[in-house]
Parts: sequence; C-alpha cells; structure tokens
Amino acid sequence: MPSPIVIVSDALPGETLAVLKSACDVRHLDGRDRKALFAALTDADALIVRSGTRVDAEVLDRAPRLRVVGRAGVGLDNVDTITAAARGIAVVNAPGSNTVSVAELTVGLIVASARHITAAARSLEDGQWRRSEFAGVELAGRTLGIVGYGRVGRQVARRMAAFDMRVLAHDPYADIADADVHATGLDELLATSDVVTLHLPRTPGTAGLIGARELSLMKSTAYLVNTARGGIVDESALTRALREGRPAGAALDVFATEPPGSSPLLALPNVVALPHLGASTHDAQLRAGREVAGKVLAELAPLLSPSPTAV
Ligand SMILES: NC(=O)C1=CN([C@@H]2O[C@H](COP(=O)(O)OP(=O)(O)OC[C@H]3O[C@@H](n4cnc5c(N)ncnc54)[C@H](O)[C@@H]3O)[C@@H](O)[C@H]2O)C=CC1
Ligand SMILES: O=C(O)CCC(=O)C(=O)O
Repeated sequence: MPSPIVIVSDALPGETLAVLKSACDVRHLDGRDRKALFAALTDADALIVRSGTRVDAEVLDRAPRLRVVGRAGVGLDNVDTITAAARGIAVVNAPGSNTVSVAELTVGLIVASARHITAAARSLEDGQWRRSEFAGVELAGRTLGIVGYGRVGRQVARRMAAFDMRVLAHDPYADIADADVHATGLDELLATSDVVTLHLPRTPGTAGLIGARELSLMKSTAYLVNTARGGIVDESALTRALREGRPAGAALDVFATEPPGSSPLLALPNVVALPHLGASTHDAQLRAGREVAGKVLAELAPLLSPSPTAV
C-alpha cells in the first residue's frame, strides 16, 4: 500500500516531521502560495497547517482525497470547519498546547505597555537618553480586564494577580468562579480597566467586537493588549482611537490580515507590534506538533501499514 500523502504548509518542529515521515510521504510548501497548495492537494490525504495557511472552501475543493486537516495550534478561524464537516474531512487541533506561551507573552506585553519598554529601547538605540518621557505606571493596585476567560485568559489572570492587579473578567460562556477574579459586563470592564486584554476566538460573532464605541469607553490612560485575533478589534477604529489618545496605547500580536503590510497601526508611536509570536516557543511548538501529528496519524490509520510510530 503506498504511504499516505501529508502536505505540511507551515513550519513544524523537526521532531514532528520525523514522526510523520516514519509513516507518510510528507511534502512541504508555503501555504500562502495558493497555486502550489492547490497543485499539491490533488492527491493529498492530509494537510497540516498553522495560522499562515487559509484552508477555505476553495482549498478543500482541490483536495478530493483529503481525510484530515491538522491545525498545529488552537485557533480554527483559518479553517472552514463547516465545509470540511460537510465533506467528511476531520479537523483536528491542539488545544492547550500553547496556553502558557501565550499567557507569558501577554504578561510581557502588559509590562511593556505600562513601562514603555519598546519605545524607550528604540529611542536609546537611536542615540537618545530621554528618561522623563518614558516614565510609566505601576501595575500593582491597578485593574486588569480580561475578555475571554478560557485557557489563556485564566493563566493571564493567575499571573497578573501575582503582580497585585485587581482582575476583572468578561465571558458570557464561562464560569468565572476563581477567588479574586470579578465577573463583569463588557462595557463595565472596558470603562474601569487600566489594561484590557483579549483572549477569545475570532468567530462571526466576535469579529469587530471591539469597535469605535467600545474603544471610546476605555480610559485615556488605559492600554489594549491583543494576543487573540486581529479581526476581533476594528483596526480602523483602533487607529483613530490611538491617534486621539484613548486608549493610551495598544500591544498587538495579531492583525486582521497577516502579515499586516502597510497597516497604519505599525507607524503609531503608542503601538507595540509583534509578528504573531504568542505560540512561538520551542515548548509550545513541540507540544502542538506532537499532539497534531498523533491525531492526524490516527485519522490516517486505515491507510497505514504497518502501524505508525507511536507519538
Ligand atoms: N497569539 C497566538 O499565537 C495565539 C492566539 N490564540 C488565540 O487565543 C484565543 C483563546 O485561546 P484559548 O484561551 O486557548 O481558547 P479557549 O477556547 O480556552 O477560550 C476562549 C474563551 O473565549 C470565550 N468567548 C467566546 N466568545 C466570547 C465573547 N463574545 N466575549 C467574551 N468571551 C468569549 C469562550 O467562552 C472561552 O472561554 C484562541 O481562540 C486564538 O484565537 C491562541 C493561541 C496562540
Ligand atoms: O503558531 C501559530 O500558528 C499561531 C498560534 C495561534 O494563533 C493559535 O494556536 O491559535
């Protein structure tokens, strides 16, 4: 029996690739090259992606043999799960694999915002020594508002409570029962928080959740941190709001379109921008790779002989 064909269209750890190669014919390409992706999918049994490959109906149309799409990470907003389900294609991901990495990056962005770390570092690299301009604020005693109290939101709450912040959380679907975390409505959270951090998925229901009205509720001294998804925030409204100084600044790991090209957000002095690094630790990538490889091989089991290397 020929080995099943697995297309890998984003970067995966060597260990994951080795596991897949022990049982499958693994082919690499850059998933942003749609032409190459379409051509490779004609005889593919599995496709493994991260956030860089859009797996829409057009992609699935080109893949008549596809049994499984593996998402080496959490967010499934780049995969058309409805079309996949209608065609009997399994979609598997690795929930929890990168929770700690995203929470730790979020802590970094909160501290960087409160203390102007990136702007001050850039200024010194430019040969300037402007200490008073970069005076920040302490986080202790101030209020953190968490929108989306799932895996990442909870880990951020724990870590920032250790900074002695008062923690609010808004999540219509979660049980917010942790001591020292106060459940609130979204508007109240936006109006009272010194830092607002987003940890919810991008879905048709959350796209544009943070728009002009919501931003206008924030304090002029507050910061918005987004390590969730770009499309949750209306970027045009955010650009206008940041130019007007309400909120005071934003730290963004994610953008509505990635890479964000010439987004005006990148040129604003009160924006800290990263190239979607929340899950980019060796630890998280190894966990995500192991989990997704195991799940993909399980879906391919009927095509495998002899049985695959255990993962
Ligand atoms: N920057 C990065 O590299 C990464 C970003 N992410 C993003 O972070 C998001 C959260 O990840 P997890 O915590 O693992 O997901 P999760 O599924 O554990 O938590 C998401 C929470 O959002 C809540 N939620 C849904 N709609 C909401 C709404 N309208 N208002 C408030 N809360 C709402 C859900 O009830 C859930 O509790 C992912 O969906 C993904 O988009 C995840 C991993 C890496
Ligand atoms: O590593 C990636 O592809 C991004 C991680 C991410 O955003 C996710 O897991 O949802």
